[in-house]
Amino acid sequence: MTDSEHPRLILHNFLPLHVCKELEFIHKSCCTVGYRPNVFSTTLSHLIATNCHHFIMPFIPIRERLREKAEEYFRCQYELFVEFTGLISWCRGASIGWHSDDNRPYLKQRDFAAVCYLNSYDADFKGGIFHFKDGEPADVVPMAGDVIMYTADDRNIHSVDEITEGERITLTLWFSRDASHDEDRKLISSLSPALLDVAGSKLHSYIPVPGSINMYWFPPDEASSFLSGFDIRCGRLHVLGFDIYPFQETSHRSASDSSHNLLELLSRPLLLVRDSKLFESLFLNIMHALQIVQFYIWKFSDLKTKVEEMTPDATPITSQTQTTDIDRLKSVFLKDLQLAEQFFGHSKPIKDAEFDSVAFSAAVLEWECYVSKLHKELVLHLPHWKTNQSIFCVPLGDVED
Ligand SMILES: O=C(O)CCC(=O)C(=O)O
Ligand SMILES: [Fe+2]
Repeated sequence: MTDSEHPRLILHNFLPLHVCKELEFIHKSCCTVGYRPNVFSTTLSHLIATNCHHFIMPFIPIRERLREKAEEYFRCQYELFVEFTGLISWCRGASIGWHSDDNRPYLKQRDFAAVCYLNSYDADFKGGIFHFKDGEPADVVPMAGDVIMYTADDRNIHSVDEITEGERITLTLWFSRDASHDEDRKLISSLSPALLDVAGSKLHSYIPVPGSINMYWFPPDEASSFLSGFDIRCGRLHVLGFDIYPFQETSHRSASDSSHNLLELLSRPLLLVRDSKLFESLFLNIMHALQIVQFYIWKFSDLKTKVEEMTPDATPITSQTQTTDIDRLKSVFLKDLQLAEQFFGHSKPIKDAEFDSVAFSAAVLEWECYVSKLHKELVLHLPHWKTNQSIFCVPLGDVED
């Protein structure tokens, strides 16, 4: 170890960029309002709880590599367990002062931290530089693919500068030597019923099921509830140029219904609108729609090469009632439109000239292939995980599409 007073490790290009992009897609599709101001998070247990259990698959090889690296580098004479895995993003205004990661009685089990940067300072966000209080290196400029590991105790007191622009995304893990804090066991026990339910109904096995609306509502302050702020899923769709249109007629509801009731529409079937055109694809809820839009952004260059044979399925909006309905709902879901744009608007919004509605139709189909493949992989892994009470990569050969 180079510096035994401050045991830490910086790994450049540890995660391939395509893995960073895949995790970014998962986060931007599934995240909830986080535990600190202007922070958003996606935990593995949340993925399981929202019928997105298949999205834990891309995490498995990374968790394994990071755990092995930590055991090796910190010369652990004991086995390490993953205590927590989460995607975390920080938007404008988020920061953290000097602290160690085990600095609360309920965090004492944390022995080591691994922070993987999924996007880059300057290109994707401004601010957000990481600092160690003592020892070398003193500063870490986040770059996609790089990882920092450090002991969670007070030998590695650190801070992160305030984000001034954009969204800074990390995959953060903590490791513990205490088996009673093993995340795997908890995940396996919550996974089993989730997958059994699906086997029972079969229907909609990969369609996300949103959590309660307050998990997705960004409040600028604690007290404001749904009177100010915005729904983060609508916010993410908005910065990419999409509005939503409920499948069910809503005009008759307008006078009597409260905002809260209208927010329930986000958990029901809806259509997407862009550039005064209504797409014919029906989405079963807002998370389903958001996932496909984020998938389109992630896979855009591959999709473009696959679409020659298809015809776009979007119809121009001509009725004034529809336009009024769309605007009215937008004002309920995005009370603070400017704040949504400040948080999420930085990264490459699609210009109308660049938007390809044919590729978008292809995304609807390709998304299904992608999630069903992950789902099959998960189903094949689960019996091995249950037997071992541990989540790991099982060499199974290629899973058929
Ligand atoms: O994201 C980072 O660079 C570090 C975050 C951090 O210090 C924490 O979550 O405890
Ligand atoms: Fe920390």
